[in-house]
Amino acid sequence: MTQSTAFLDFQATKMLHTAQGRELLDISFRLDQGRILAIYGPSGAGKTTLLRILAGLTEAGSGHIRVGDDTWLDTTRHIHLPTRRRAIGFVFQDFALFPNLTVRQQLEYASPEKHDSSIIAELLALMELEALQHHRPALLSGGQQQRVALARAIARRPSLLLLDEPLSALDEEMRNKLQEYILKIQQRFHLTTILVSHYLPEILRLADTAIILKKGRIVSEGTPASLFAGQTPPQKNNSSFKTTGTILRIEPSANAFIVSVRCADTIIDLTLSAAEATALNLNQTVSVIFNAINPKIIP
Ligand SMILES: Nc1ncnc2c1ncn2[C@@H]1O[C@H](COP(=O)(O)OP(=O)(O)OP(=O)(O)O)[C@@H](O)[C@H]1O
Repeated sequence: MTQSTAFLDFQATKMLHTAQGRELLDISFRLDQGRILAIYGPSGAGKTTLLRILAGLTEAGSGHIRVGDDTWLDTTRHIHLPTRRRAIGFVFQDFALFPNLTVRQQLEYASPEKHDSSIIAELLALMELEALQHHRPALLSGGQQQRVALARAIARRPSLLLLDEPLSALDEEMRNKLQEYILKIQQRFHLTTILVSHYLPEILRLADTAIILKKGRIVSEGTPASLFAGQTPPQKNNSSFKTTGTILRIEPSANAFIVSVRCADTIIDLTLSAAEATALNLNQTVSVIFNAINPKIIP
């Protein structure tokens, strides 16, 4: 996030109505073209509201949004572009595909270049959807549907790609595969992307930069590795590294244990087996090893 001519310049306020009463969301940041920014923070921090303000789905109280040479929002000049005039691709966790359209038709519907099928062919190939192109969503797995949702978002040729927990409904293996597709897309299209995620390995693997939100405000920003582990960043796409932390909580959940570890400024929740969790104690200092898929804990 540079301070001069950034591709995306965002500043907005919005009064939030939360269970704890009214809270002012007040956020500003800049993002360079082609970068992936991750937004992390506890439930209710305002992550989805931030994406919705960007998309024009929620009205900001005040602020401005500039994307390249375009102004999407400027409350002092009464500019508020409707969603359909903002060049965004949006992917939510629940796919939101049209049930009656085939995979190919979903992409064709989204593409502004109706007479040029080359982008559709390229996306079907890139996302390995060629064999499924004449299927409707009901016949596809969750991971396949999410690949279609991603391809459809890119078929719009957006200036900004907004990903709101896009992988959270998927199992670990699917999630890992989808991350590879997101990286492939990034290498090919260099889209400026904002990713809301609760999942640190995903942020470490995909994002160039990150923001931690709490109660509608940015409390920290920087590279994912510096924010979440107090370390110098590893090579992008090779996010395996080790940090240390203190165990705050060990609690049984459905078939496993949730262990919360404080690392630098952040609390990281890990899901461990009973055998792994019983070897640990509260307040114990442990090492946490992040790799692309699963953080591991070493007593
Ligand atoms: N349009 C709105 N006007 C006022 N308050 C809102 C509006 N939309 C959401 N809120 C409130 O703002 C708070 C933040 O909601 P938001 O969905 O942005 O949080 P979040 O960080 O995305 O949470 P989660 O991780 O649970 O999805 C919530 O308390 C919500 O009730």
